[in-house]
Amino acid sequence: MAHYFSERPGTASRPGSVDLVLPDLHLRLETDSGVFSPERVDLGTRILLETVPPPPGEGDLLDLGCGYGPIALTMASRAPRATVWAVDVNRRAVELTARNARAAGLDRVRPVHADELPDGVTFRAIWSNPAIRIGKQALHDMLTRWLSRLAPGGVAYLVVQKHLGSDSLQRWLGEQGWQASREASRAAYRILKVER
Ligand SMILES: C[S@@+](CC[C@H](N)C(=O)[O-])C[C@H]1O[C@@H](n2cnc3c(N)ncnc32)[C@H](O)[C@@H]1O
Repeated sequence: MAHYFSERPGTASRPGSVDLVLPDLHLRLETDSGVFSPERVDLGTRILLETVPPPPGEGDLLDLGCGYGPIALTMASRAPRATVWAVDVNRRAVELTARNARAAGLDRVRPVHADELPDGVTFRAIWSNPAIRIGKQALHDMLTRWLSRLAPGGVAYLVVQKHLGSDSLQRWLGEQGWQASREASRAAYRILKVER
């Protein structure tokens, strides 16, 4: 079965667009079937982008699980000299992020498949609306893989719905040796802040 987290979504292409409207940014983004939330910017994503402090203005930043790119493009617009890596396992999503970054003139966004990011790059910030629906073990494996690439002093912000397990994820992160705190709580969403 094809999911939004399939490498190659089997569903026929059905192009569309959504508006990303934030206090500091207004972008029209191309979307398509077979990627996450193609009809509107996800509420959790919007809450993350309205809540977190600005990222470091330079260095390497990461949007983990970029979809069509709302988080990566916002990071790039708020961090004028940073390189923003946008990774996903879904190749249609990676391609949409590339197109959306080009259209917005944000050429510092680097969309890549999650297995193709160069070794040795570490991140001063990671922002993510992580794919909870891939299952607990896959989620834990994904977070272990990418949080270990936080640079010294780096911070990750994750948005997770309470009913999809934000509290147990926070506990699990603590058990793995991360400092995980609740940065904010809005509607049914929690923003977790993760540091070494
Ligand atoms: C909840 S969606 C968020 C998408 C986008 N950031 C947004 O806010 O609209 C999570 C994304 O993570 C991707 N994903 C799933 N497993 C992944 C993995 N192991 N590594 C990287 N990305 C993954 C999915 O394909 C999906 O695009």
